[in-house]
Amino acid sequence: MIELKNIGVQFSGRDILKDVSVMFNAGEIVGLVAPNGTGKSTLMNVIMNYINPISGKVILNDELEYTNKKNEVKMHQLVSMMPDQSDLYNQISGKEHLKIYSSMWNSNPKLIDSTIQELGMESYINKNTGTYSLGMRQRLCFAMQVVSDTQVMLMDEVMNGLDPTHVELISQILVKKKSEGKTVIVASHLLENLEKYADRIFFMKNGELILVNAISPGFEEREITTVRISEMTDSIKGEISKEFPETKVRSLPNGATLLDVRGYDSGELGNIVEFLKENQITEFSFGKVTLNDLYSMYYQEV
Ligand SMILES: Nc1ncnc2c1ncn2[C@@H]1O[C@H](COP(=O)(O)OP(=O)(O)OP(=O)(O)O)[C@@H](O)[C@H]1O
Repeated sequence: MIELKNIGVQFSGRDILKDVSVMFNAGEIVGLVAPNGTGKSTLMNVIMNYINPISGKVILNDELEYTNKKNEVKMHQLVSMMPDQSDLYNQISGKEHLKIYSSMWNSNPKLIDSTIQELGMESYINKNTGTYSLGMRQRLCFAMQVVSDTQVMLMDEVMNGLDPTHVELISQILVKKKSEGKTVIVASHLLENLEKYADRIFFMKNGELILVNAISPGFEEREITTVRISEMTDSIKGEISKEFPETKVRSLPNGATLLDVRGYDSGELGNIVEFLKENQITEFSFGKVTLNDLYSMYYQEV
C-alpha cells in the first residue's frame, strides 16, 4: 500500500496538488480522471519522487519514505511507472527490452515468455522496436512494466493507441494484477473502460482528489439508481416532472437526461418505461450514473 500525506505541488504559483492525503491499498485498482493538464501525471511523478512536493510525504507500506538515496532505490524496487514510448530503444528488440526490465527488477524470468504470450506479441517480439506500430510499442511498454512485477504499478494513459481488443486484454491483465495483491493506479480518459475494472475512481480538480462515490453515492456499488435517456425534449421533461413529481430529473451538458430512481420498486419503474414508450422514447437504459455522465456533471456543468 502507498500513502500520500498532505502533498502540495505548485507550478508558477498555481496549486496543482493541494494538501492531498490519500491511501492506495494492496489489491485494488484506482482510477485517476481529470481533463488534460490537471495534475494526474504530477501526482504519479510525486509518487515516484521525480517531482519534489513543497509539502507532505509519500509512505510505502507504512515504513519507507524518500528521505535518502538508499530508500529511494528500495522504493523503486517496489513501485514502478509504466515506461513511455519514448523510452524504447529502436535498435533492439522488444524481447531485449523485457530482459533488461526483468533483470533490473530482479523478477522471475519466466514472466517474460508468459507476458509475451498473454499479450499476443510472439510474431514481432524479436524484431527491433523501430519497426513497431504505435499499438505494438504501447503493448511493449505495458509488458515491460508487467515483467518488472512491482508491488505498486503506476500507469499514465496505458490504453493510448490500443485497439478495442487490446484495451480489453490489458483490462483483464490489470484485474489479474489486482488479484495478485498489487496496487494499480491508472490515469485514463477512457471512462467507459475504466469504470468496468477500477475499484475506486478519483476526479481531480483545483489540486484536490474527490472520490466519485462522493459525487454520486452508490456509484461504486453498481446499483440501479438511474434511468438514462440519451435525448429528450424540454416539453417531455416537463411532462415527466408532472407525471412523476417525486422523480428528480437532471439534464446534463452532454445532452443526456437522468431520472433518479433510487429505491423504486418494479411497479414504479414499469410506469416510467410505459411513459417513455408512450412518448416515443426508445433510447434509454437502466443502471447507474455512468462515469461519462459524472464527468459531464463535474467538469462541464456551470
Ligand atoms: N515540470 C513542470 N513545470 C511547470 N509546470 C508543470 C510541470 N509539470 C507539469 N506542469 C503543469 O502542471 C499542470 C498539470 O500537469 P500534468 O501533466 O500533471 O497534467 P495531466 O492531468 O497529467 O494532463 P494530461 O491529461 O494532459 O496528461 C499543467 O498545467 C502543466 O503545464
